Amino acid sequence: MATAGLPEPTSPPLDPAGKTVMGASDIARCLRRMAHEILERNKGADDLVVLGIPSRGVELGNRLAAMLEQVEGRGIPAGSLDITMHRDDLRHQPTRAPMRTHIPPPGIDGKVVILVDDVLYSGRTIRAALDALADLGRPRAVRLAVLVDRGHRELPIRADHVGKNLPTSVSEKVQVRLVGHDGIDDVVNIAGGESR
Ligand SMILES: O=P(O)(O)OC[C@H]1O[C@H](OP(=O)(O)OP(=O)(O)O)[C@H](O)[C@@H]1O
Ligand SMILES: O=c1cc[nH]c(=O)[nH]1
Repeated sequence: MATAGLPEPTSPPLDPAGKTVMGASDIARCLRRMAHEILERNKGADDLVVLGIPSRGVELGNRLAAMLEQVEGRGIPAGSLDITMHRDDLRHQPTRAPMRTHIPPPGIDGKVVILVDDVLYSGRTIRAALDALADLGRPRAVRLAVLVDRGHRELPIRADHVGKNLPTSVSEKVQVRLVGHDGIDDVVNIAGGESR
């Protein structure tokens, strides 16, 4: 069931100054561990719904759901949650195109929603995701799984499941690339990316 539609592939430009901090096997290992953590915390897969945040969170969410399925031997609903209209910088960047929200058949009421994203930084994307979710139903619980937590939170938000804690400076940028979007799985830390 882990088959939420992926958005159109978009490949960020390669930055030769980037330092590779995770490779494909690291990413796979982190996702596998996170899947086990989620199952342990949830005492199994009952009521789990995995929702990835576009764009790369959707591919990661689908992979995580596939790993949950492998371990549990049953289908795990997976989908995507677009946050565009809930961003707090819409007034500054009004031209962002909305992406796909796909809530799988059981819906989210009473479920344990696992939000999935590639990078956690200021926390503003996740704040928007919680708003977007509230428009769609009332989960029993919402948990957050991110591949990379690079710190520098601006809001009181933390992840429940983290692939890798990556200390960074504000001037750096962490770029997650995934096969479905970029043709390669890795995480690159780019100096002087000025991400804020
Ligand atoms: O914690 P935050 O400060 O909100 O940063 C994290 C978000 O930034 C990136 O998304 P971006 O908005 O760059 O779009 P993308 O997913 O298309 O890369 C990343 O994919 C996270 O969703
Ligand atoms: O470094 C960053 C900051 C926000 N979002 C990213 O994807 N990377």
